[in-house]
Amino acid sequence: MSNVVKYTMNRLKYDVCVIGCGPAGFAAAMRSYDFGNHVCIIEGNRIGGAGVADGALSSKTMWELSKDFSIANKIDRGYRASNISVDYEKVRDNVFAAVREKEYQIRSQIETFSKKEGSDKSVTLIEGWGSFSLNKSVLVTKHDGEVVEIIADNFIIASGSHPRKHPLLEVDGEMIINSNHILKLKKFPREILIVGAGIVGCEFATIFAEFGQTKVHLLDSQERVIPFEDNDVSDYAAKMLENIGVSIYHTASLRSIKKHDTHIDVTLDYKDSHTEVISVDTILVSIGRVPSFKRLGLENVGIELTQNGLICTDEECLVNSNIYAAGDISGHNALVNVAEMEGRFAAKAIESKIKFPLRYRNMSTIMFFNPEISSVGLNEKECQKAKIAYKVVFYKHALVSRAITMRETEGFFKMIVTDEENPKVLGMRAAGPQSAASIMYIVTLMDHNIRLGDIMKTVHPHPSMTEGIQECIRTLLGKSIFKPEAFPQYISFKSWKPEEQ
Ligand SMILES: Cc1cc2nc3c(=O)[nH]c(=O)nc-3n(C[C@H](O)[C@H](O)[C@H](O)COP(=O)(O)OP(=O)(O)OC[C@H]3O[C@@H](n4cnc5c(N)ncnc54)[C@H](O)[C@@H]3O)c2cc1C
Ligand SMILES: NC(=O)c1ccc[n+]([C@@H]2O[C@H](COP(=O)([O-])OP(=O)(O)OC[C@H]3O[C@@H](n4cnc5c(N)ncnc54)[C@H](O)[C@@H]3O)[C@@H](O)[C@H]2O)c1
Repeated sequence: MSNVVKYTMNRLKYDVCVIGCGPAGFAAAMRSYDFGNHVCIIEGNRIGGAGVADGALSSKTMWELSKDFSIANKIDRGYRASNISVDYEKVRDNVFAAVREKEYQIRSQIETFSKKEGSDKSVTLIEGWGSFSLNKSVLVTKHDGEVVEIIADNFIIASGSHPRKHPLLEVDGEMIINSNHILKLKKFPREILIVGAGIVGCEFATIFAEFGQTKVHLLDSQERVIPFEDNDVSDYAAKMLENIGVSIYHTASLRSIKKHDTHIDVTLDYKDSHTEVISVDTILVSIGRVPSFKRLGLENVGIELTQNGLICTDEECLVNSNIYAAGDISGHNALVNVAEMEGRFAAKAIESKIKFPLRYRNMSTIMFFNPEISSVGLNEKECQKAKIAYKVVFYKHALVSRAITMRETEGFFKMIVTDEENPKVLGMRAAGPQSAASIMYIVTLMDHNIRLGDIMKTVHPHPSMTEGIQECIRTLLGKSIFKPEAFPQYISFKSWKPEEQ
């Protein structure tokens, strides 16, 4: 690969230029480095993107802290802590510390590999906003106003996404906020209205309710929270939110707001045509995210957006000639693991080193409710839409010994498998402690096309949460220790065939 060539003070040549240092861009840059390239990575804001600050890592740190706080407040375990208090500024300091740790790791790795005299591969961070020019270079406007021109053999766009705007709610960053402003709040809101009960909305509803300092109202234009999941899973999530004091408005819509110095009056219209006015001091807008392409100068390199405002990529993340795209900008599931997978894939595609295609099917996710809900693969709605015959078992944690020892039996495992004698797993949902760790075992089965009958020999440790999964599999094969007939309230089982509908 060619070396970095310096034409003038502000014109630099690299093998690969990555725009955006979020999870997609950083993963792409490091994989390109593995292949022996000189890589430049451009970041206009904070390194780590929404994977770290104002996103995945910061919100998960808050979630962990809020969970600890609510556990410390429990009074049903034989101990009772007294005089527990919580201070928003100190919580924020902890979240800032977590964010700094991750940002330092990313920055110090880039520093370690940045171009040194004689190095045959490198990764260099250029801080500023990158935009394609008409001659297919990228112009980076640094924060001090200096402009640097980057010439590269290949480009990877990894510019991510930002919160969608609400037509009635103008974000001011103080009273009306989006997920970028959570850590700018100076104290816990007294009363918050969260508009949008998708993942971001439900996670912050959980966090604020668990800290117990804020009355949380959750409003969505759909009938259910996390509406893309099966009704039993979204109903469970709603029940868990209500258990911690969140008021969910399933049938209301936002008519108008009136801002005052200290509060906002919100007028809600209900489907039965009555109207209610609630008073809150903060509104969080969380109605989805949209790709960030405004500063990229895509028109200069002939990239047109799809009707949905997305960059169109082929199966190798290629947009056109030598420009690739990865992460939230590509419009696939907006997740850190998807962004990293696509970033790494784009780097491999540049080298023509693709060994297996991109696969989104078995991507696992965790939704941070109380308790966490993990998922992989298809749900019932998706199977029915695709007309796939299936069997499904719902196994409550009330029967799982480890959950009983934790005094935490509200969760469940739900496993969906093909309607065959020796079935394969189509998808799984798990709610409760350790759900993400437990589900990974199923992800591996799915990835390797292993059938349920082939894993019956595997004996799980006791007491462990995965014994619940073992019993799901045994139930599906008619071999469980606890039987659905004896515990219909804890184990349910059904099958679905397209022709029966
Ligand atoms: C509140 C919240 C919580 C989340 N929690 C989770 C979670 O628990 N698990 C999970 O998997 N996912 C989670 N996500 C989603 C996840 O953060 C995103 O899917 C992921 O960060 C996308 O990575 P990306 O690299 O594509 O984009 P981003 O992370 O958005 O990074 C893109 C970067 O590009 C930079 N950039 C943009 N344009 C330019 C330009 N022209 N020049 C230079 N730089 C530019 C941006 O400043 C940004 O730093 C969460 C998101 C939010 C908002
Ligand atoms: N734990 C995780 O993996 C995690 C956590 C946070 C975010 N994310 C990612 O970030 C993405 C964005 O999250 P999000 O929650 O902002 O979006 P989302 O698409 O998940 O949810 C948006 C919600 O807003 C509702 N909505 C849309 N317009 C509305 C309106 N005008 N009024 C009221 N409600 C309205 C929708 O019905 C939907 O329920 C997610 O798709 C997810 O991939 C992942």
